[in-house]
Amino acid sequence: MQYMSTRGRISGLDFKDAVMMGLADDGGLLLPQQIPALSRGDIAALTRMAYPDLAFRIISLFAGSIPAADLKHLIDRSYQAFDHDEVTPVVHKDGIYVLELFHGPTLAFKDVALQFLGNMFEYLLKERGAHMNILGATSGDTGSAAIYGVRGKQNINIFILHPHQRVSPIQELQMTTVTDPNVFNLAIRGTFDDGQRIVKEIFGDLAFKSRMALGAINSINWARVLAQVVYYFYAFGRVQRATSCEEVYFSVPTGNFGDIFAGYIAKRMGLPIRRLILATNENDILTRFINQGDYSTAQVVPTPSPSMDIQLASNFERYLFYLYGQNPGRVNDAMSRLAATGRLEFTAEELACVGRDFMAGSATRQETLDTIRAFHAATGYILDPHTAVGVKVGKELTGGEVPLVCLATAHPAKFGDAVREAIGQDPVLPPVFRDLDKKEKRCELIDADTGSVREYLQKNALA
Ligand SMILES: N[C@@H](CCOP(=O)(O)O)C(=O)O
Repeated sequence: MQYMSTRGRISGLDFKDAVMMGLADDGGLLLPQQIPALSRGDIAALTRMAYPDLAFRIISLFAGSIPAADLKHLIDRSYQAFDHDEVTPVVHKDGIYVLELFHGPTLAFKDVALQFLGNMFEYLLKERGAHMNILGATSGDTGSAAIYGVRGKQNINIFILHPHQRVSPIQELQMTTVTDPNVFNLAIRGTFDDGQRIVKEIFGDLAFKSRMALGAINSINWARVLAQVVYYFYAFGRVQRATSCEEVYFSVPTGNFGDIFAGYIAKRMGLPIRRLILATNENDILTRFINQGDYSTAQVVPTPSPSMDIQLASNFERYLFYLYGQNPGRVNDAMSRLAATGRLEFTAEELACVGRDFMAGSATRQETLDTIRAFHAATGYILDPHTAVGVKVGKELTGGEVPLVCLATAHPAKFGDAVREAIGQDPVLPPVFRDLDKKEKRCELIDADTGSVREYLQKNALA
């Protein structure tokens, strides 16, 4: 399997080089040159497997340059860090299937890919006798999952930018209380979009990227998306076993378009997904795109689901590549237009194509809290606010024709304030969160400016 960039000036990379490159050196995002197509029989066999075996089979299709025994070992190690035998169990509540993705060390879906990517980086660096400085941006969950994926590892330093006071208190503590010497937290005076822009600008200076040996943990790194493809297959198998269904809907709370893009790859591989339901909070640029063809940026609004307080979703470029018939020239034009005008427009024909794969809707703050309340009253189960956005939109857009699987992207205890406001009680705090506020913290507050981050990296990077 070889990898190419959405912008067309990088191609023929193997999996290892694609993982190490992160953001493509031409400013685009890396994608496999072909997506393997699976038959119904292949899918039936795969979806009967235990999670680590399924992960090995799916990831092997894209990572042929890693010897099978090594890949298997990396995957098995990654999922041993989860507190549930099934890794991503599916529970049936109130007529929907909840795919619980929060059984990893930081209690969010990001662990599924970042435990794997942390181990993969360690493996590749050892093989190359090299070191790496990871630079990433987070709106709340990626940061701690990435930190837990590499804390204490040899030859890796990690630098994470989070928007100051725009993540939940627990999310902030999960990052800033990790005081291993290789972990650096930077709170930026700005939004997640500022952080993501800074990361991309720094990666765009190729001489600096190479001199500093920069690595990416955001979903700009293909390995992140790939590891997330697996749980769509897993959930389909579990729901099919329970219902004998032919197809399912997946409802995906969406910010940076990485998780839902993994579902899109699963669909392109042949997984029978009737539609992917994209669910946004009040930061609804992606919903406006799908429903009205209006992809125009607005101010970021703080919401009870802060991990989705994003305007410019980086993986959207990967989707555009397919929407534009795999034509890098059109992607380049669109990205230049977007940078210049802050908007993109789409033809009726393109929107009809979008509609064959996606449906979309959004939830206001009040609707999110009402959904947590109603679901709790009906089932006793507490949804986190991001999952609640997906449940609200999924239920609104489907009518029981085929099972609805809602991705539960985080544990509710990460968002205690929203849960308390919705149901008048605190979610039970898992042991890993207890006394987090009493631990030593380490974090620098800096301006949301590329120069300041570069300077910080220069002083603290591994050389
Ligand atoms: N919602 C994310 C934002 C970063 O997205 P990523 O998938 O590109 O890492 C977060 O929680 O940080």
